[in-house]
Amino acid sequence: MAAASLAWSAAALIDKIRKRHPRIHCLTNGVAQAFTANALLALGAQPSMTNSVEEVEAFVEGADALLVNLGTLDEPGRQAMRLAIGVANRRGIPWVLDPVFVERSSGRSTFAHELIAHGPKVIRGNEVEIAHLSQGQAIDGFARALGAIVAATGTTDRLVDGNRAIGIPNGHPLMGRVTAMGCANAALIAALLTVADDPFEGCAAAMLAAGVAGEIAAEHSSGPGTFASAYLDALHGLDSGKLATRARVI
Ligand SMILES: Nc1ncnc2c1ncn2[C@@H]1O[C@H](COP(=O)(O)OP(=O)(O)OP(=O)(O)O)[C@@H](O)[C@H]1O
Ligand SMILES: Cc1ncsc1CCO
Ligand SMILES: [Mg+2]
Repeated sequence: MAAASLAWSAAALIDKIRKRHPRIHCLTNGVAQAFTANALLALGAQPSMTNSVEEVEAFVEGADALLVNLGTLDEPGRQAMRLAIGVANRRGIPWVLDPVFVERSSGRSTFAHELIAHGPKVIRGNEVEIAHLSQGQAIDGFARALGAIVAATGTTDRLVDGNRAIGIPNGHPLMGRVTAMGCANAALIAALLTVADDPFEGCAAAMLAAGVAGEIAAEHSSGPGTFASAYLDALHGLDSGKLATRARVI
C-alpha cells in the first residue's frame, strides 16, 4: 500500500468514526484506562470500560468492538475477559488482544495463548511481546498460522496478515516516554476495525493516525506531560491534509 493511498483511506475511515461514534468496550489495565478512553473520544469513538464479571457481558452485547489488554491481570479480570470474548465471538464483532508484558510471567503467557485460541481479529503488542508470542517464528508466519492480523509497534510499526505486510515509520520517540500509548493504539485499532471493510486497511489506518498524531504532538509539547495532552489534541484535529503530508510507508 502506497503512503498516499493509506493516508486517503485512513482519512475516509476516520470520517466514518466521527459520524458513527462506534462504541469500543475496553477491558484494559488500570494504568491505561483514562488515557485509552480519552484517545477513543478524541478520534470520535465512544469508550466503555466496565470490567466487572457481573456486567461485562451486557456491555459487550451492545458494543461494536472489544479490546482485551492484559496489563494488570487478576483472576476476576481473567474471568471478565473470557466472558467478554464469548459474547464478542457469538455476536461476530471484532476483538483486539494487547498482550502487555506477556514475556514477564509464565502464567500470563499461558493465559494469552488461551485467549489467542479464541480468535482475536488483531494482536497488537510491542516488538518484545510479539517476539515472545511468536516464539521465534517470523511474524508473517505467526499471523498466517493464527489467521489473525499481527501488529508489532515500535520505532517502525509493522503490520502483517500472512499475505500482506506494511511498515509505518511515523511517530516520535516521546511516544515511548508516556505510558499507555501502545494500549491506546490497540484501542484505536479496535475502533478502525468497526468501520473498515478490509481489517488490514483499518489497522494500518489506526497505526498511521497514531504515528501522525505523535509527530504533530511533538511539535506542540515540551516533554512527556504536555505531549500526552497534545497527542489527544492532535488525534482530534487529524484530517486528510495532515495525514497525506506526513504518511510514510516502508
Ligand atoms: N521511538 C519511537 N519512534 C516512533 N514511534 C514510536 C517510538 N516508540 C513508540 N512509538 C509509537 O508509540 C506507540 C506505542 O508503541 P510502543 O511499542 O511503545 O507500545 P507499548 O510498549 O505497548 O506501550 P504501552 O505498553 O506503554 O502502552 C506506537 O504507535 C509506536 O509507533
Ligand atoms: C506500566 C504498566 N504496568 C502494567 S500495565 C502498564 C501500562 C502500559 O502497558
Ligand atoms: Mg503495551
